[in-house]
Amino acid sequence: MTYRAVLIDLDGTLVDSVPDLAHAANAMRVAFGLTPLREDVIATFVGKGMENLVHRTLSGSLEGEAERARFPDALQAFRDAYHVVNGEKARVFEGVVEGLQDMKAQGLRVAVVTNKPAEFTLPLLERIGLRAYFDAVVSGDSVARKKPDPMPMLHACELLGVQPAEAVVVGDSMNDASAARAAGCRVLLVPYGYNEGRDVHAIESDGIVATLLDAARWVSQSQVLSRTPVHPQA
Ligand SMILES: O=C(O)COP(=O)(O)O
Ligand SMILES: [Mg+2]
Repeated sequence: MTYRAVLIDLDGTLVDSVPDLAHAANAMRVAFGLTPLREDVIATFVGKGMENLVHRTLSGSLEGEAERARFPDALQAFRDAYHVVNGEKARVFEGVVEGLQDMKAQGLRVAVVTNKPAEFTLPLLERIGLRAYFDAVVSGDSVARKKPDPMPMLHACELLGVQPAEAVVVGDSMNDASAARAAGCRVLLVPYGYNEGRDVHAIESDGIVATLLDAARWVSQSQVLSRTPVHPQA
């Protein structure tokens, strides 16, 4: 049996959104009297949702936390700035449009599963011209828990009417791989994304694909595993 659905990550997989995220994050830092950070540093802060990005940007470190009293204003400053620039400099990665077209031609159901909040996900997809390819969109605040929790993947499968074992996740990070594994989906990773600054090759996956078109080809040539993957108990 062939796969029926593909669940695709947004930031770092479909779109290079870092120029806009960095602009908004630095506008927030400047508003707090701090110097801007380099874009490649901010790129490593992307992946665990907006609140984490604000904590990391304000503290200047991956594990850092913003002062509790400052956080609500910092979050608001980031949101205000990101609403203005979201999608302005964002670029669709090479092979994405071809990959999505190939997936649709195969009759696959396709969803976006992102940790980005819905207020930014939908305008971004519209602005970069990708919205029409997706049968479902699951954002960071669509369900109670974000990737690496499996909940967003399971919700996307429900919306698409497929079993997790019939779905392939395509992402750029450990968050995607962990969520996919825990949900019982296969997972492919692209090497050009963010992955919080770490090498994607170190992550256990079903394959590294150079582009989304390669992911579409992998899906067309692969069969659904006949047994449910076994997950060690926590
Ligand atoms: O908002 C983020 O942290 C990144 O979201 P992603 O899940 O699309 O990579
Ligand atoms: Mg990502």
